[in-house]
Amino acid sequence: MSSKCVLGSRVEESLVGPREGRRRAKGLKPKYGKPTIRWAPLSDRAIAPTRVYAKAAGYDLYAACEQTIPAKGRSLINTDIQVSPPPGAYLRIASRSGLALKQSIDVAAGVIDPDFRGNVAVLLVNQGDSEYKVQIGDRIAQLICERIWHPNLVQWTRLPDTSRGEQGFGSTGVGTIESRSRPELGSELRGNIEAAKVAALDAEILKLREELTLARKDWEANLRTQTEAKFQAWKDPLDRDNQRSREEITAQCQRESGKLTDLMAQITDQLKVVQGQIRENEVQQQAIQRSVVEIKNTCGELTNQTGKAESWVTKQRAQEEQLEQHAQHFEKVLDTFRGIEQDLEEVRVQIAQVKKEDLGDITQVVAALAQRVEGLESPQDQDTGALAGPYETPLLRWPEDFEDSDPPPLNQGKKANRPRKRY
Ligand SMILES: O=c1ccn([C@H]2C[C@H](O)[C@@H](COP(=O)(O)OP(=O)(O)OP(=O)(O)O)O2)c(=O)[nH]1
Repeated sequence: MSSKCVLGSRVEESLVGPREGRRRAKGLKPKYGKPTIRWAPLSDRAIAPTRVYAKAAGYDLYAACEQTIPAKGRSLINTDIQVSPPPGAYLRIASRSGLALKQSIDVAAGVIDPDFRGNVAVLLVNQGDSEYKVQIGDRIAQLICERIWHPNLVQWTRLPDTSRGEQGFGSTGVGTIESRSRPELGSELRGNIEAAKVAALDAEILKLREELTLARKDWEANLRTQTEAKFQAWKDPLDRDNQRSREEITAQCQRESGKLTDLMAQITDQLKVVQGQIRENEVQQQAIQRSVVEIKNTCGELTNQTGKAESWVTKQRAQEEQLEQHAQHFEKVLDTFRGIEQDLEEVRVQIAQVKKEDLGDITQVVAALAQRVEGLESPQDQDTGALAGPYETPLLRWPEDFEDSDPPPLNQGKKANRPRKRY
């Protein structure tokens, strides 16, 4: 009982989602309603999927277009509906057994992914020998809601061995399960009948296989032809479009190329102008560089000359100072000379005033003085008569030494006693 509940809850969980599944497992009232397949019509030819019996596994799907399926061929029939399964489920299109049995119409492909929102199309395969016409509103297949499991995909280096191993594809024999299931041999007759039946079935299967192979070849050839025709029908307008696009693109390219050529010509002209300007600039730059060199040289010379001039000015200043000193000195000398000149002038005046007789007196005085000088002798020792010592010329002082004579009155007046300047 409990395991049934768990299984049930898991099934439900996969359909309603984990949270709702847990709610229901706990016996709580379902929050959401029954799991739902949502569908929507894509045109007015769409018909809702239906179930004739309430417990039927699938919902019948209806054709939304007319189409003829050739014998041994297949066609895709649109239903003009889109569908969405409940969470954790997907939808699968399966054959209707009636069509399969009576018309040999099977369904191929058939998996509708939960996130697919396109027009649900049914791929019908006509296994019969005559074409089959599908009309709008025909029930052509059934839609079944199935759970999806998304288990982890884990890679192993090698899977564990089993008793079957690699045996398959009829390895147990075709229709030979009697070897295992057959009861212990009953009567011989019964065995023979069974063997005959098996042999007949084997032969029929072989025949069917051959037919199937032939049918498959025909079907493949047919399909190839149809595919090629479809491809051609698809390719021709595409080629035309391509050709048109190519021509438009070529024309566009030519126009752009013309514009580009004009642009290039303009750019070339501008480039020439710019190159001419660059050349002029280079010439001007060279001239400026030469000027700069000249200015630098001139500056160097000026600096030298400035140095020289400064040293010259310094020397000049020193010389000027010397000259100033000399000038001051000469000024003093000149003052002196002026004094001397005044004195001389006075002397000259005095001399002019001196009378000739005074000169005669002076001459006499000088002469008398000379006689006195000549008459001076070195004193002798009274006993030996030798000279007492070297003779020294007496220092004559004016006017004491000349008191006994009559000295000329050279300096008369106030100025005679003025002290003489000494330099
Ligand atoms: O009979 C079918 C099969 C598929 N589909 C839609 C629904 C599905 O979700 C989608 C893709 O189908 P599938 O995954 O089986 O085809 P595929 O060849 O793997 O295509 P894709 O690469 O788009 O997944 O085509 C139908 O309408 N009808």
